[in-house]
Amino acid sequence: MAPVVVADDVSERYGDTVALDGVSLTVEAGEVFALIGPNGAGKTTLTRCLTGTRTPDSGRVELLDEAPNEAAKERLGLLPQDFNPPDRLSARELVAYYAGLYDDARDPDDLLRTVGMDPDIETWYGDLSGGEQRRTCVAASLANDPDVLFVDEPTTGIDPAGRRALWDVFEALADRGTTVFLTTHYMAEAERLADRVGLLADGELVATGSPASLIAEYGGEQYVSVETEADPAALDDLDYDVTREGDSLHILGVEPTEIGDLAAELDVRGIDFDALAWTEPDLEDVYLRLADDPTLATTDTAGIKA
Ligand SMILES: Nc1ncnc2c1ncn2[C@@H]1O[C@H](COP(=O)(O)OP(=O)(O)OP(=O)(O)O)[C@@H](O)[C@H]1O
Repeated sequence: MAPVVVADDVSERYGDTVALDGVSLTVEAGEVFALIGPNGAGKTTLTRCLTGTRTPDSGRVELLDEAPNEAAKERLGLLPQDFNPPDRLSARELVAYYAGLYDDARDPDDLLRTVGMDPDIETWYGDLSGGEQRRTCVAASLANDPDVLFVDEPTTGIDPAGRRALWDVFEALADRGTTVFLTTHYMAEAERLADRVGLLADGELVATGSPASLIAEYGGEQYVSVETEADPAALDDLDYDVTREGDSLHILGVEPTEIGDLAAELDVRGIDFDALAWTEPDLEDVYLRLADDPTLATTDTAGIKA
């Protein structure tokens, strides 16, 4: 099956600023792809190129087998980062406006309920809270029940419960086969929603893979953190590497089943501690490592699904 989204060696600059530098990736039908990376890495620029809002300086971009500008609009949903709808419409009027652009649209009230908004509230869009505005915009982007949905930082400004509610919305879409391309600064969001994650740094896609594979490759070791004043040298003879991180010693590579023995060993050695916690690496660890030093990345940078 042909991929739904293709970027092949895409480069784009704004004046002297290189925003994208030879980015290649594909997204398959029904896949959820999350693009992560530091501020200014090029995420919005890539989203714009993939959706036809910008034409890249070089490289090939395809959306649903067409140049993005030619792709069937009724099959696409787009929530730009800087979406700025008219202020003096209620949420219902706004979503109804976007639904009215399509022959076959979802019910605006249902859409608003789906994103946790009461459709009967008559407050103007401009007077809604930032999180309510963003939820309304997510509802508007779903008006045509798109096959491919691009959402640029969809949950920014939304409270934790609301964010989780929107994750449920995106998960339900993915379960129905909607292809979702999302950018986010929330690693938990990418980890929960994405089949594959791509990390952009300085306009280059430095690593792609499933959250689990990226964590396994770049997340580092699981560790026990022990809040203590003890010197790492006091544990030199253990089978673990030990480092000091702020108030704590990090004892690397400890399996969950070994925690009890380790705590007992600290006791035997007379090492006082205020807290002990086991931590396994997550996508945030991957992000922090690779965004800090992209040269550590060794995976397939083409972003082509194996
Ligand atoms: N219209 C523009 N004119 C000039 N430079 C721009 C323009 N848009 C983006 N840039 C620059 O291009 C680079 C990539 O920006 P982009 O918005 O794509 O990054 P981003 O990864 O989406 O960032 P953020 O996480 O902050 O939203 C940045 O250095 C930015 O300053």
